[in-house]
Amino acid sequence: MSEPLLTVEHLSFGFRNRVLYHDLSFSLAAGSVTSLIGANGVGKTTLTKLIMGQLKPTTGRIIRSPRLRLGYVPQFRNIDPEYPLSLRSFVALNQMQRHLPWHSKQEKAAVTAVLKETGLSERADQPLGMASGGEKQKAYLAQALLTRPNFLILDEATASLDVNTKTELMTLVNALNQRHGMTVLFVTHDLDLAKEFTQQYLLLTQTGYELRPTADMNEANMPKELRPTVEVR
Ligand SMILES: Nc1ncnc2c1ncn2[C@@H]1O[C@H](COP(=O)(O)OP(=O)(O)OP(=O)(O)O)[C@@H](O)[C@H]1O
Repeated sequence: MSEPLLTVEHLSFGFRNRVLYHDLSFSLAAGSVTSLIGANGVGKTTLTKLIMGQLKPTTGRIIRSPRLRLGYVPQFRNIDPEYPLSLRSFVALNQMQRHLPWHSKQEKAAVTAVLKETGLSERADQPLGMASGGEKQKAYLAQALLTRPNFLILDEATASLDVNTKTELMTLVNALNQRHGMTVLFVTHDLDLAKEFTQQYLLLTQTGYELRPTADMNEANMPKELRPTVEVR
């Protein structure tokens, strides 16, 4: 296994009198693809905030490799059909450290490259508001890629997309992993997606955690609300 990009050591964290994790330790190797699963409210988003440095551990520590460059893709939110920016301009919003009020040639080339990488080139000049759900989510992904991350956090990025669109987005994420060795942490409630598109899963529960290969996942042992619904006839 290659060196870890991220190591969590004996992490404890909670809000007021509710402890979310106690003595959580794991590391994520460069190039690994991990799903972060657990019941509602167990602390998945909070863990991503700790990883991104937006929250500080109560005890323990989070060691970030000097090579770590984080990118974040938020949960899918629909965008107003009247939203005026094109996909290209929306993606370029992530070029925040500009010294000039216009985009340089290199900046424009970087936007064109991430649009191509995410399969959005042909739609680039259409208004984002008119794009499909999958295209909108790919635009968020392209925006995150613009900062040249080597570790992508997808926070329920496929929730509320239809099955084909979820699959398409995760296929794209896996291609980024294959092509660039992108490390991925995919927060999800969807065990099928976790099994199909991630190598290992980090399950958070109220009493502990486990990090295992998805090939060893036993759905019967998963928290009830994560198990696929079985239709009762
Ligand atoms: N800023 C905050 N102050 C106090 N409590 C918080 C804060 N942020 C989150 N919480 C609580 O911490 C717990 C974990 O929240 P978190 O959003 O990390 O869970 P989650 O596993 O991502 O849930 P979901 O699957 O529903 O998105 C929840 O009970 C939540 O209400």
